[in-house]
Amino acid sequence: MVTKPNSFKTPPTSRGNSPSRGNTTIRSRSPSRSTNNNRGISPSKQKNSTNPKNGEKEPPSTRTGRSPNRNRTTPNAGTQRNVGKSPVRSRGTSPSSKSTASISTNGTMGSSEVNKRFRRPSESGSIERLDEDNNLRRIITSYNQDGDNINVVVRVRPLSKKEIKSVDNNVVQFPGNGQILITDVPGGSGGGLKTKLFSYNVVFEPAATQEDVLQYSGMKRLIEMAVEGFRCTCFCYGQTGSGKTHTLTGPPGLFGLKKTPYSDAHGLVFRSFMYLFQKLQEQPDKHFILKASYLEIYNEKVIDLLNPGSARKPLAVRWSKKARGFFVENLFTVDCEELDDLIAVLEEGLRNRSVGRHNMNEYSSRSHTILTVHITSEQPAENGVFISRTGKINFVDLAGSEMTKKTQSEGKTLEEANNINKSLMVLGYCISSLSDTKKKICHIPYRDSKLTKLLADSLAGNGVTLMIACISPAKSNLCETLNTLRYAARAKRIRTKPIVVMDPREALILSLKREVDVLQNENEHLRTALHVYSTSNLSSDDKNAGLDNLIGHSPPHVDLEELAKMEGHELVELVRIYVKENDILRKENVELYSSRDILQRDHELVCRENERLLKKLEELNPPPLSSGRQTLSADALNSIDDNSPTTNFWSNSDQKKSTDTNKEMPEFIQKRMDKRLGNRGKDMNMTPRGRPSSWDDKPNGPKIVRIKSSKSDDSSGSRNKEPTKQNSLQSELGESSQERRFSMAKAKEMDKDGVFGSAITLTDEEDL
Ligand SMILES: Nc1ncnc2c1ncn2[C@@H]1O[C@H](COP(=O)(O)OP(=O)(O)OP(=O)(O)O)[C@@H](O)[C@H]1O
Repeated sequence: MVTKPNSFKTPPTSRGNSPSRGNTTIRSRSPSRSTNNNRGISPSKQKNSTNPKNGEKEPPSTRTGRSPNRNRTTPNAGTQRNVGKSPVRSRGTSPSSKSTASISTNGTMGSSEVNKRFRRPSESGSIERLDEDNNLRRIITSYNQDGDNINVVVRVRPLSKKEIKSVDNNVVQFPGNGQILITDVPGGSGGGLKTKLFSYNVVFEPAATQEDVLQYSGMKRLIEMAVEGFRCTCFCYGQTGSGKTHTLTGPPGLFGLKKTPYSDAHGLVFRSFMYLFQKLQEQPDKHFILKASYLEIYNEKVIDLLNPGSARKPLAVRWSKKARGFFVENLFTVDCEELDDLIAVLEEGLRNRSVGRHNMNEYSSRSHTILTVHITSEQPAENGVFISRTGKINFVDLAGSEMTKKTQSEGKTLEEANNINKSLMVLGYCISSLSDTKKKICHIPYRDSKLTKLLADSLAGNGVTLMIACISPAKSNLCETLNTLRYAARAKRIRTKPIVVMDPREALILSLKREVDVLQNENEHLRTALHVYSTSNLSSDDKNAGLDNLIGHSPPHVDLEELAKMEGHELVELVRIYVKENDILRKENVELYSSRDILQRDHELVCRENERLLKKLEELNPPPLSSGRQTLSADALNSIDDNSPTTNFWSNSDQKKSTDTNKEMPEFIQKRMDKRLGNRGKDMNMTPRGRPSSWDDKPNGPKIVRIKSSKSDDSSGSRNKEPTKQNSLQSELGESSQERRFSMAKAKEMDKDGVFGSAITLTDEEDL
């Protein structure tokens, strides 16, 4: 019977199901590979090998042959077999060449988003399965807690034969919901024993299989994120003999035993590779480039497991300013086009790895190993540009902490143990410091060991991390088990800030796109603010309509700065508006000049007529006339009340007399004057701009100024000494004709009739 799991969707129906191959097309490995004396990936992959020192290609026969020699490149040559388009880091280049482009963009996922994606639904649950004896056994419990950043799972291995034999009691219990209860812990009340409860995201009980770990640890999601461009790390932590190597790569000798290529015993790395290729095949629109490297830290020295060399010359760990991270100088990277290539890398590394034996483990890892798969994806984007992202996944198999008394290490093994313990201690400090949420800023001792230098980014940088804490259930390992569980609990509190690692080109494109969007919005606002009619989206008719609408109005005011920001078609439109307005103004200017000429002529004629009439008057009506005939200024004239009886064309000291005199004017003169006045009254009904000319009838309207000749009786009179209204007008027309607008059309008409009245309608420009 299988109980229904709460949180896991598809529990395995039987124990030890084989790794799912999915849709991945996997070539079966050639048998010759596992027996390859050269220890390379395969004979067929000896092509393109290059000498790591000088970058020149080596013939296969001259290779020393310990490392997979496919696609190898030298640090300085920078040549790689071209699998893709983007430059790929070759051995010896700093990680900056690939990962400096860790630019946080809009596409960057925040921690909470990563948490959501990294975890399965946040529920508690368990999976139970029938064992060989038909007993129902629970294999996994889980409790996903919000806010965790490093996903921590615990795997408890079964008791070993040796432990069973020696009746080494089981001190680990599983209350469920991702909890582990440790019994028999010293320090209880009255010197007795107590229990300790720990809680994690997922707990794999001893019956859990290798496939269970892949399915439920979150490893699959980690791989998916690496494909998306995140830097991901899975590391196994725990005491010696707790099952780290077993979890990651399987039992010892798995690859060298000519077993079936796909075994139940295969560990997480092998299964992850298969899942990775499955994922890559699901995205045919993208072009992927895979590269792998494999190193070990042995006695604080970094050794390239893909090219250890006979002297196992250590590589330097350096700080990259550009990438703001540590990197291993001259580390080999191998192009991996197929799953087999990755598996070959794994095999090669395991072969070259330092393994020793001690009292607690026949095949004890004497070094920490880091197997890295770099995943570069290239996706075609707009305008023939490729968008590239580079994620990576690190598989870190730590050497186990050792109690040298228990392992009975001596000599070389003891030295190894000391180095292992020292680096693990630094790792412990780093985890403690990072998990201490009270201390906001504190020193993290990454530099104290090569291991922590290389794991710095995974622990607290921009990566996503899965920690698999491996423990033994035996009472004899109680102390180390408690230590491991404590570290695992601390690691759970560490916060990282995962980001997508992007190619600089992609970052540039994204930033330009953002800029264009911002500018487009800004221009739209400016256009609205400036009332500039955008014709970009209109038909030609609409454009004309838009232009006509604009021409009726004043052209928009545009600052130089704003002008610089305008687009071409807007500038053209603006120029058209100004040209049209300019034409209108020029025509008006010509009309104004011709009006001025007409008025000047009119004025002369009026003056002449006036003189003639005066002469006639003098002849008919000899003195006494006043000697100083009053000449009115424009102001004075304006102040004259039209209804006033004093309003007249004539200014005479004796007004009454003058009026009487008018009555006494000869009839022909009177007729002529009446005619002139009548014509004027008829013709001046409307101004050329359509305004009634009867402003003089309105109390607040502009006055009709009646201008009389300023000629005095004395020929040397005031005309030359004092500017008259007409002279003022002339100078006004000449000097500032553009500031005044006149009723030139009516003036022309008057001219046509041959009657030039002395009344001229003056209007201020603002009144037009
Ligand atoms: N889950 C498991 N199921 C069955 N056997 C296991 C399991 N975990 C570990 N073992 C066995 O226990 C032994 C020790 O495991 P392993 O070598 O993986 O430990 P380790 O933690 O890597 O030790 P070290 O740190 O010394 O390398 C191996 O023989 C391994 O096959």
